[in-house]
Amino acid sequence: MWNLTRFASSRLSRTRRLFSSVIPGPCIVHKRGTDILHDPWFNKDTGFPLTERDRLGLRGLLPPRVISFEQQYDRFMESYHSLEKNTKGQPDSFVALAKWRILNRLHDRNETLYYRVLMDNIKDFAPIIYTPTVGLVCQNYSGLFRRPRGMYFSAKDKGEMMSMIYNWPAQHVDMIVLTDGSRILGLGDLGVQGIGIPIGKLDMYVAAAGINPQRVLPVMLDVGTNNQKLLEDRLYLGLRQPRLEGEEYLEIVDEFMEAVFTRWPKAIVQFEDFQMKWAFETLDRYRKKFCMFNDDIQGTAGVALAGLLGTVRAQGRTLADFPDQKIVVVGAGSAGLGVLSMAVQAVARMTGKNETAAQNFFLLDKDGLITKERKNLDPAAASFAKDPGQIVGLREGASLLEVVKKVKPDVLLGLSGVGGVFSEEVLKALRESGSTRPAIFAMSNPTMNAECTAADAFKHAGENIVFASGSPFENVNLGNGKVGYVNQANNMYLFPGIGLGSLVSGARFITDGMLQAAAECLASYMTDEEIQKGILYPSIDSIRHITAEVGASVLRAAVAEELAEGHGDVGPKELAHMSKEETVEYVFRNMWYPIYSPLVQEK
Ligand SMILES: NC(=O)C1=CN([C@@H]2O[C@H](COP(=O)(O)OP(=O)(O)OC[C@H]3O[C@@H](n4cnc5c(N)ncnc54)[C@H](O)[C@@H]3O)[C@@H](O)[C@H]2O)C=CC1
Ligand SMILES: CC(=O)C(=O)O
Ligand SMILES: [Mg+2]
Repeated sequence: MWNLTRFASSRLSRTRRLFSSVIPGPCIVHKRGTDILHDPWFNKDTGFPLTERDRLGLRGLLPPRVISFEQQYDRFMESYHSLEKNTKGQPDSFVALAKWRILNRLHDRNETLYYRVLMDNIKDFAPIIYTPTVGLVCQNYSGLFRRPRGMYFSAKDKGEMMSMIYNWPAQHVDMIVLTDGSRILGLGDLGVQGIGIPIGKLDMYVAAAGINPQRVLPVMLDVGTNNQKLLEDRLYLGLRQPRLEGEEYLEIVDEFMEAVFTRWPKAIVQFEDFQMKWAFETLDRYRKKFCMFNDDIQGTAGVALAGLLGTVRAQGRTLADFPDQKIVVVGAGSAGLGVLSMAVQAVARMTGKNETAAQNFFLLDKDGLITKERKNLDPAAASFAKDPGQIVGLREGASLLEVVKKVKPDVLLGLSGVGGVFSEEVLKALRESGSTRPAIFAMSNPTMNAECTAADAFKHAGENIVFASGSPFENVNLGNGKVGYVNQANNMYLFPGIGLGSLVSGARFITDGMLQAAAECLASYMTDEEIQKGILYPSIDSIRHITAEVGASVLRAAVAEELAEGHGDVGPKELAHMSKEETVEYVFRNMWYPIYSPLVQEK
């Protein structure tokens, strides 16, 4: 099943070696017969051995022949490939949803097989269960809904959450991804339909971080929606009311957080796709109280910083030159501001100067360049606002084209959520960049919201650029055997390791130091040879290995900050005595691997 020839890199072979020795331990079930067949956590379909069928009251409930896991896997992949063949020529969205449906049906039926298929084919399947298709799924969620997944807490549940949380069937929960649906990718307010995002993120947690799928919980906090179209849609499944605001809103989130940490004090909560005001406010409110982080602000920042440091290396410079890079950030939302704060912190550390750390960064939002003259300047953006006197020829609200022409940036980084804002003119203006190898990060999701396509970037800005996008694009054929390499600058490279490292260290909180360790680990993962080719991030095929390394870095940072309380029977002292290699092995050992375990019934 686990075919070595599929994997070229030695990093992957190492990952494989670590998992080849997995011997499935017994799994306790508290049910029998059809209840097991209908429970995707335990179901093995036709794969139940005869002895197990006898023990669990399954005899006669399945066709007599036992089919091996490998045969089941091959059968699924055959159906998937015939679906690909049969839908050729159909519109992209039709094909994408058909692929999502076939995977979702397997997810609903047999989680072990689903996650194995997902892990082994992550490069092909991540774009279906994650961005970009997950965006389409959220947009069509009410129509696609067949059975629930995760939990829904609504404004109508106020006062009930502490008891509701006990409705979740699992005894233990390690990882929760929570959204209020207010800013789903670049698609805006999708209300309750945003649940697709926590589901997709947690699928990545299982595939990349090996979090046991019985211990993950996707959550939708439905506080209403301001999306008029959804409010008028008779099939809409969420509350038909405008979003709660102010204290009323915060009371709901507070109640949810208290309920979660009362039942599962060691769980980790990832906030995802909250509109900016609540993203910052909730991060501030909870980060010193609970073990939580905001992926859009903090996960994205680390991935972008790793890419920015890679860009300096790709230009043939040393990391010490990072403070000299002129970087234009387009989008002053939760993601853009998160990236800028982390980049500024990095410059301040390198130069030892706080006051001048932001001088080479330029920030734009929908109203153009942000300067101190901006009316109603958002306090979160204030420290990045330019002093108009400082920048000759650039006024408040200058357009992106004007800024690019004047600043001649080394890097253009988009987190605006607006497809195509890196227009042909803007990209052509980047040819005048002071850099020998300018970089374009079109990080908005899903694909149609990317600031530019990969093909346009190489066509208009030149073949020597470095390119990264939030959703995947194919590499670009530049002719004469040359390839324009496309990187995927997506927080998927970090959030699984941040969550896993925090979990297995038993961290009390998630600090800036732990996040910085995660970013540095990703930045140093790539070899000079890869970087020279314009490859800034590892292949997603090695996501488990990257995640283990990132997780171990996060763990070591938690230990260094004396925040690690230990996990299971590994205490804080043992964690503190582990060597670097031992922390990586320890993180690997804690990863769940999809394999059928013998089921043992307990009444
Ligand atoms: N690649 C990745 O890992 C990640 C990508 N993202 C993407 O980033 C985008 C933004 O996310 P958030 O910051 O949370 O959203 P947000 O809504 O908080 O911020 C969007 C910002 O873009 C600005 N903007 C809108 N139109 C613009 C225009 N025409 N020109 C310049 N700026 C414009 C807005 O003024 C605002 O400052 C989304 O598409 C999201 O999918 C977010 C997190 C991670
Ligand atoms: C990737 C991600 O978290 C976003 O686009 O919001
Ligand atoms: Mg997000």
